[in-house]
Amino acid sequence: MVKAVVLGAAGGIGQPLSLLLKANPLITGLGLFDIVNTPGVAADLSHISTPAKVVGYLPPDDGLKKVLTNADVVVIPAGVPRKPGVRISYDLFKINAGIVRDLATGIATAAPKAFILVISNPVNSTVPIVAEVLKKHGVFDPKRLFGVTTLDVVRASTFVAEILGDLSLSKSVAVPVVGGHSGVTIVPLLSQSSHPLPANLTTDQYEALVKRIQFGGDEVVKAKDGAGSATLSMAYAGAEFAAKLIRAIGGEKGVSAPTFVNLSADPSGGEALKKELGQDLDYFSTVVELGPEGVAKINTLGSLTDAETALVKAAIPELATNIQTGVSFIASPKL
Ligand SMILES: NC(=O)C1=CN([C@@H]2O[C@H](COP(=O)(O)OP(=O)(O)OC[C@H]3O[C@@H](n4cnc5c(N)ncnc54)[C@H](O)[C@@H]3O)[C@@H](O)[C@H]2O)C=CC1
Ligand SMILES: O=C([O-])CC(=O)C(=O)O
Repeated sequence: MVKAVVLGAAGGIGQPLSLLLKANPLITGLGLFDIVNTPGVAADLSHISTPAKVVGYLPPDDGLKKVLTNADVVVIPAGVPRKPGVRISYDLFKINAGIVRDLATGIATAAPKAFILVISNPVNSTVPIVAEVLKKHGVFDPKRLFGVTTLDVVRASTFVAEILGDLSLSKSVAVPVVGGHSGVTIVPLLSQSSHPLPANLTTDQYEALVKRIQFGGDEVVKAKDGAGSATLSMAYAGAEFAAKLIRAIGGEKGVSAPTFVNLSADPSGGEALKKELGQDLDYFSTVVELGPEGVAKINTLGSLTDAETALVKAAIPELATNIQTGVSFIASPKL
């Protein structure tokens, strides 16, 4: 029995994500919450012939508390998306930080043991916000909090398969994408791809591939031309990550995925990774082994090329600032 809850369920990501979760046979309950339209989305999904019983709530009458009651997995795609010219880490933060803080407060009181999957941008800051709220309520378990960076992994698989000239490979191509989730903080470790890049790939082609993975979001924002950012590919990625986690908490062994986590979730406190990074970061995205408690082990980066080492180095200052921005937002006495 797994109850999944989507906060922001009526949005561009929320609706297709809820559809994909409804299609997951391991999910037996699906709770939808948004400030608009959830009764309609829930009624629509409830006619699909899969096990999950669907309920939809709005804020009045304690809707957030009701939807979160008995939640096992809570996915958060609530918040505003980008338009052309808008920066993830600054412009979106101003609005989404407060939304995520309030939803995290609801989780801390109504579902303190739930696994929390944060999609709302900027992920590098919203994950620390959720952690700080949970800490304030004395219910923070770092093993249960995840920033969803799966879209970067999905893009890397697709773009590598394209370069290999065979899109049918994209489901099996696995590229660890580490760091964070915005621009230069996104670091694809292409040397560790399950399917090696063509030997004749030039440096220019390699650099263009790295850039495309780092700025894949821009490609979609530009093409949507004012109508928002990635929603369908994000819903796919979010559902993939949720499905992996649900399999792992159900006892399946050998499940792992890159995800943005608090390094204290690792049994060793993430010391080996911090040593590799040469920096005492509290959060980083890397391949995480998942288990019944959530994070079972946070993997180190392994062997990197010189180019990858440079990318990791370039990611750290922005990542550190983004993390601190999230932490400070909750620490601020003005709130
Ligand atoms: N982690 C990732 O890889 C990605 C993250 N995103 C982020 O996901 C977020 C959502 O994007 P979209 O679905 O395209 O936006 P959207 O505007 O289509 O949907 C957002 C939904 O959140 C709802 N919402 C706003 N305040 C709320 C609150 N307090 N409680 C509950 N629901 C609330 C809105 O009513 C709306 O239905 C954005 O921040 C976007 O940047 C987008 C793509 C990829
Ligand atoms: O770029 C954006 O605004 C949305 C996002 O996170 C992505 O597409 O990876």
